[in-house]
Amino acid sequence: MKRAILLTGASGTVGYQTLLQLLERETYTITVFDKKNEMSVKRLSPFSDRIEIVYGDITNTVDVEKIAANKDAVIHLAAIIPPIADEHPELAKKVNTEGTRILIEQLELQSPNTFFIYSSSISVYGDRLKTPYINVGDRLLPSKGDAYAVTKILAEKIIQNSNLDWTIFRLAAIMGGHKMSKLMFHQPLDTSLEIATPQDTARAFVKAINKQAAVSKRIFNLGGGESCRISYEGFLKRSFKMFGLGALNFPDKAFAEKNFHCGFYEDGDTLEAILNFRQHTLNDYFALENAKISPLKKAAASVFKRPVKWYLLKQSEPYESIKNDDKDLKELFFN
Ligand SMILES: O=c1ccn([C@@H]2O[C@H](COP(=O)(O)OP(=O)(O)O[C@H]3O[C@H](CO)[C@H](O)[C@H](O)[C@H]3O)[C@@H](O)[C@H]2O)c(=O)[nH]1
Repeated sequence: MKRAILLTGASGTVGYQTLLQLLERETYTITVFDKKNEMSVKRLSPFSDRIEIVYGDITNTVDVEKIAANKDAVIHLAAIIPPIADEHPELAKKVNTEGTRILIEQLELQSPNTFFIYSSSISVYGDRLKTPYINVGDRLLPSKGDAYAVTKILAEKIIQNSNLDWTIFRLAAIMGGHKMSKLMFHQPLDTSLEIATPQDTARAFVKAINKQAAVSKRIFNLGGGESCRISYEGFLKRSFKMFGLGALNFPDKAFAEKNFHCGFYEDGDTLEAILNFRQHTLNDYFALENAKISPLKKAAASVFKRPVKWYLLKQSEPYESIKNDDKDLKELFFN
């Protein structure tokens, strides 16, 4: 008998890689659940003869009822992430926390023996600029105003209090596939950054299905490990060079000095020892990303690097807060 897997958020950055890796295995019957939009239809419909695709709203009990029956394992990735979560905190709470609650309730009713695998986030630890080595037992102290982190902490609690078997992975900085946004300037340049690629992250989720006993009722930090560590400044410098944008020459105060998250997962090897999910180093990440940029795009970026950087700087809220002498925001971003 094939095992029945439910994957929510299957068209997302991590979700899509997870789907591809689930499909590589013949042993699963796969149901995906996602919001219907251009991206999800484009990414999911090519697999319509191999998987069950259900479009719906994770915050709508009637929609969730339809997907909860007879599932052996659930990988729950559907969420609103920053920057949208920062702009619409109420929506993030509804989707990330209440959506998780509804899914759990329906699974408790219809698939009480399912194994629930959840993606939380490094943001739950808050600002770790001065104490960058993070362990899973550390205090959960989201950065000021980080509504997204709060939604993830509350969802973790709902899962831990449920009658299901579960595991929770707190994801490090997942790099690859996300668009550049104003978040770029929220992160202090001296942040200790550990990345993981979407492919490696997905591998952990997929491998967890067969390692239920080892990961059951435990929370893990998921990161790429030592070979995926760098400072945020170093990461941006390499990225700018790769995109053809030249030096990272933004004015003083373009980047925040505090109140973001990220760090190095001191205990990250615990999950690796169980799942053996890591295949990519930081160099692999840059090679993968570099392969996606056409030489034409690179050449264009090189020619237009000044206006591109001007445009980027305009997105910097820390820089704006100085220009506008906005006391509250200055206090949020600067020491
Ligand atoms: O109401 C919604 C909102 C979003 N989604 C889906 O959720 C997925 C989110 O994908 P993103 O690319 O936006 O997010 P990531 O894959 O980068 O996020 C992953 O990593 C994050 C932590 O880094 C979070 O933990 C998140 O739950 C997990 O999917 C998408 O398929 C999106 O369509 C829904 O199904 N319903």
